[in-house]
This record gives sequence, structure tokens and C-alpha cells, in this order.
Amino acid sequence: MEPPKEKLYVNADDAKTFVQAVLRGNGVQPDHAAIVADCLVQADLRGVDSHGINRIPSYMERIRQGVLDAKATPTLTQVTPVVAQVDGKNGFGFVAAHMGMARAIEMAREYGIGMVSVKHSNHFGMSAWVVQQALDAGMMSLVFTNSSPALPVWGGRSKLMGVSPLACGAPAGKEKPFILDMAPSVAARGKIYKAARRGEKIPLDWALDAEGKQTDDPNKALEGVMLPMGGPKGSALAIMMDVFSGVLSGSAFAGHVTNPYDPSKPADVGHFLVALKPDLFMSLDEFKERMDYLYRRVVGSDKMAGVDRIYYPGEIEELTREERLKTGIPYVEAEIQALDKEAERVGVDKIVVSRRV
Ligand SMILES: NC(=O)c1ccc[n+]([C@@H]2O[C@H](COP(=O)([O-])OP(=O)(O)OC[C@H]3O[C@@H](n4cnc5c(N)ncnc54)[C@H](O)[C@@H]3O)[C@@H](O)[C@H]2O)c1
Ligand SMILES: O=C(O)C[C@H](O)C(=O)O
Repeated sequence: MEPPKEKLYVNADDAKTFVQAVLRGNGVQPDHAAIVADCLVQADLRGVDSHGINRIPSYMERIRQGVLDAKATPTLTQVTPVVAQVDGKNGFGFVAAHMGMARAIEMAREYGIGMVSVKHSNHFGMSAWVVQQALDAGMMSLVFTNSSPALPVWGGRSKLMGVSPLACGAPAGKEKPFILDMAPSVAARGKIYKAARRGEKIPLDWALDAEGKQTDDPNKALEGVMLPMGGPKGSALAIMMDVFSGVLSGSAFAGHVTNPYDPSKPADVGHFLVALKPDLFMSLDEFKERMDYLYRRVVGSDKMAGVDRIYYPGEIEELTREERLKTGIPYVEAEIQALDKEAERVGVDKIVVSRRV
């Protein structure tokens, strides 16, 4: 399998315009289309191409099969002054989580903390966009979701838990904010889908094939299981995401969430979102100074042999974002063709490729 060499570059604004048009063509209301497009393009800009606009064909298939409601409007119920619940009504996870984090931020502004449980939702892609939503409002955050079975529990051999990401963030002053966004597996399953799309191999420690053997073939890996990061600890984190996102919310859990690529039934994903005001225990300036000091201590740490630079969590993605805002986002021909097929189906313009390299 030779990876395709040519990269097709698309500017972020053109990618957003394209995604919005396809979504509106599939019956999604304009303000919801804008949220979904922004979250997907943010992922591609940050180099999280596993969770960017290439997810559009699978989401549209779910709409066509009637298992994702393009026209759903989530509802919000206030439970206590600092706790709310969103019912995603089986619409886009991006829209339900965006509404949930917006409410969590409002509660945190008033009371210091806001917690929102989201039920009957769908895949919301890269968790870091929700963390960024909180950071844009000056808030710290916790962002949990569950997802479809991909990972055996420690000692088990079949898929049970999702590779459900744990994300959190905290603002800084002059330095970069802290953004941790990690699946409890060695790598997100989306990276395997991406390798399959691009005809690339995967590292041997990511997954096992259906016979339980190591494989570098992404298609064989998708038939097998993902491997947890950190052994039993990764498995435990996946269970933790299910407790907070699935059990607590009233959504599916314990292996009953549907895969975003399976258009046979609703996904019933749950999310758990917390916004926290950073100046609860000291002034905001002092908090930010302390965050800046932490950043400098981390990136200024003594380096291991062979390491050129130490990065802060979220920093590589931020540097990629800065670069891609200038260069455009690189895709491969097969990905652009799959996206253009979605445009053709609803009679909107193809995606604008600015250059091929
Ligand atoms: N919605 C879902 O159901 C779902 C499920 C799984 C994963 N995902 C998404 O997949 C994406 C990728 O997940 P992943 O676990 O493969 O991420 P990853 O392994 O690429 O990164 C995990 C974390 O480690 C940090 N990091 C990575 N390399 C670093 C380095 N050299 N120095 C310092 N920090 C570093 C990153 O900034 C990030 O915060 C995430 O955005 C996640 O939200 C979504
Ligand atoms: O795509 C999935 O199956 C879930 C998640 O987005 C992942 O990358 O693992």
C-alpha cells in the first residue's frame, strides 16, 4: 500500500462554506450547520484530521437512513442553579454539546461552576472544540463523552467500551492555554479510519486484528479491537467516561452506543460538561501568572536525549492551526472526491481546492 503523495489544499473558510452548504442541503438549519462546520474545520485546522470534515459522508448517510435527525432542536432543563440537562433529541452532537457548554458557561459566570449532562446525542468529533468554547469565555472546563464499543476492558478480548475521550482546559495569560484531549486508547479509532481512507499503514501498537494479532493494516484493525493506553488505566478511564456520560445522563452505556459509521440505528451518545471560573480562589491575574509559570516550567524542563523541544498539551495542535490558517488544510484526492459526492447529492457547489502539491 503506497500512501498517496499529492495533497489538495483547502482554505478553512472555503471548507466551512462547503460543509454548511452540504448540511443545509440535507435539511440542517443554518445556525446548526454553522456550528457543525466550525467544529469540524477547527479539528482539521488543529491537525486532528481524524475528526474533521471527512466525517461528513458518514454523518450524511446517517441522516439519509433516518437515524440522525437533521432537524432536531435540543432542549434544556435547569435541574439546580448550577446543573442543567440537555436532551439532544438525536440531532448533531455538536449542536447539543455547544448548547450545553454555553449554558455551563453562563452558570459558571454567575455561580463559579456550571455542570451540564447531555443525553440522546450523537458523535461530537474532536472534544477540544468544546474546551475551546469554554476558553473563549475565559473558563476552565471538563469535557467527557462516551462512544461506541471499540476497546476491550482490561483482561477482556471483545469490544465493550468506547474509545471515549477525556478533555479539559485552562486559560493562561501570555502563554498557551492548557488543552488536554485524549482517547483512553493508544490512538483514537478515527486515526485508523483516516489511515484506511489514505491508504496508509498504522503503528503495530494501536490495535489487534480479528484473530487478536498485531496489525499495521487499518482495515484489519477495524475488524479487531483498539488497545487501551496505559494498560488497565486506559480501560478504567474508558469506563469512567461511560459512568459520567452514559450512566449519569440516561443515555446508552455499557457497550450500547452505536458507531458513527453504522447507519442502522440512533447512537444515543451522552456527554458530561463542566465550566469552572478560574478566579474562584485568587485574582484572575494571579491565576494566569501561575498558569504561565507552569507552562514555562513544563516546556523549559531538561530534555531527554534525542528530544529537540518539549510541548505543552494542546501546543502541537495550536502550532498546526497557525500553520494551516496560512497554508490551507491538506487532504487527499479520495477524501475530496467523497466530499464532492455529498455536494452532488444535494446539488451544491463542490469544495474549492486552492492548490495541489
Ligand atoms: N467523539 C468521540 O467519540 C471521540 C472518540 C475518540 C477520540 N476522539 C477525538 O480524537 C482526537 C485524537 O485523540 P488521541 O487520543 O488520538 O489524541 P493524541 O494522542 O493525538 O493526543 C492526546 C493529547 O496529548 C497531547 N500530546 C500529543 N503529543 C504530544 C507531545 N509530543 N507533547 C505534549 N503533548 C502531546 C495532545 O495535545 C493531546 O492533548 C481527540 O480530539 C479526541 O477528542 C473523539
Ligand atoms: O469514530 C469513532 O468510532 C469514535 C471516535 O471518533 C474515535 O475516533 O475513536
